[in-house]
Amino acid sequence: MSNWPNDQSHSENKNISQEYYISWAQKAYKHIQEEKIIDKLDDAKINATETVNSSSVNISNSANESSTNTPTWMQKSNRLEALKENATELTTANSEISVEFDKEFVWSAKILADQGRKPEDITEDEIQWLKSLHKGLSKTRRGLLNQLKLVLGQGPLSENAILEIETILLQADIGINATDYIVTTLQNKLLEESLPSEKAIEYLKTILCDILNSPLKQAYDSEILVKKEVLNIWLLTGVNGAGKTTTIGKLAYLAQQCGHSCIIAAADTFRAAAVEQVKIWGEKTNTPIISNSGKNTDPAAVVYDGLMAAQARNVDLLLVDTAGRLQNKTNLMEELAKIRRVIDKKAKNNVHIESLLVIDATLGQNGLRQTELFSEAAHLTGVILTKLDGSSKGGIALAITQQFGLPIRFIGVGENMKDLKPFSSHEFVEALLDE
Ligand SMILES: Nc1nc2c(ncn2[C@@H]2O[C@H](COP(=O)(O)OP(=O)(O)OP(=O)(O)O)[C@@H](O)[C@H]2O)c(=O)[nH]1
Repeated sequence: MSNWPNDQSHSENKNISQEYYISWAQKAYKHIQEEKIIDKLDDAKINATETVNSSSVNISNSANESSTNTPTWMQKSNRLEALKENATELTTANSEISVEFDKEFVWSAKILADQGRKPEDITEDEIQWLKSLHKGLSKTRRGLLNQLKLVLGQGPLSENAILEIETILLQADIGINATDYIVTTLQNKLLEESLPSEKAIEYLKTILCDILNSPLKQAYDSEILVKKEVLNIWLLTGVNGAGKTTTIGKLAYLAQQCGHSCIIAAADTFRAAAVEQVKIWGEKTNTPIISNSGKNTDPAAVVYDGLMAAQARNVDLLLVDTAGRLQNKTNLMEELAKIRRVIDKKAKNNVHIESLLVIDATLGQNGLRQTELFSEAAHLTGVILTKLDGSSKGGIALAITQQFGLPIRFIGVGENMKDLKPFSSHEFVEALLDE
């Protein structure tokens, strides 16, 4: 069974020239283009063959009418070739790849090359994702990078420079704890050796990656996986409108792409439209939904039904959607704690539970308070950051990991099915501080 495509490894060689990356990107672009043509040709051939098969009776009849000299089998074959040719012409005309070869393509290629990938293994989806991530973090990046470049590269940080960097980092919602750590670590390095601005930014990247990876060195697995031979239960919680239901749909899509069987328990019984929303995602991704359409249904009961169904059908992954709740509404938080208890009680053997808080990245520091309160009720094991595409507060990822030691597991950069991927600190930091 394949797992999420999330390779954290990357090359440490910072001396590779830009020309190398451009040439690598060109090869990857050519490869994607060729793959697209091959795919379309295959589709066209299948269509052509199907059309011929389904219309063979007509072809035979018209052949008999039009020409008595030409054997029917030959006319059939000519017709097939004509259809194939026709399809090929159309294919060639429409085979341009939708992803543009531009600066962002080269940046995306660089990220993949640094992870030891080969241009002939790259897919359009991967490039599209990295471009979205780069674009999504542009607001946060704009605030950070230009100002940092002005302050760095002048030896050890003066008092003013420290203040300036602190302000820049806090504005990006990196949070007080992480900001303190970053400034202290950076200053220690600059006292040891004088770094030009570019090198100082490279060093800063390693500090940020260390923060983001720190939970993985302690209590958590290095990546979130659908574990084999157990029932994986992923409980998604969060405040209203954080993006839970959309994320459930995107996760079901990812599961399907990776060949994992999946069920969704639609336990958001509070918002009437939520179950319908989940059902639409279920249809899109071919994922069975367990729901209860009755009024005032106990969400814990839906979770119980979901668990029973998942165990009976022996599925790999049970995704649990829950209602949005404000962290200060005690009764709703108690309801969440009850859902968690049901999961813990009923799913003792052969299960792996992930409790994931969905946080809207546009809300910045508010995410910290949410993490604190949801931690208690849901026993969080990780965070999913959504809406990074519209946020200038992407630094919240660092604030959360530094303050709570929780790993960021997935990030969302748009409303579409493909706009969610496992979190990679390398990709995130490179996109955050790309010059
Ligand atoms: N731009 C953008 N929009 C997103 C993203 N994720 C979710 N959304 C949008 O955010 C809105 C709220 O998403 P939902 O999935 O309904 O949120 P929810 O947390 O289930 O909401 P409640 O059930 O009310 O708590 C929808 O319009 C989604 O399309 C994202 O990564 N980027």
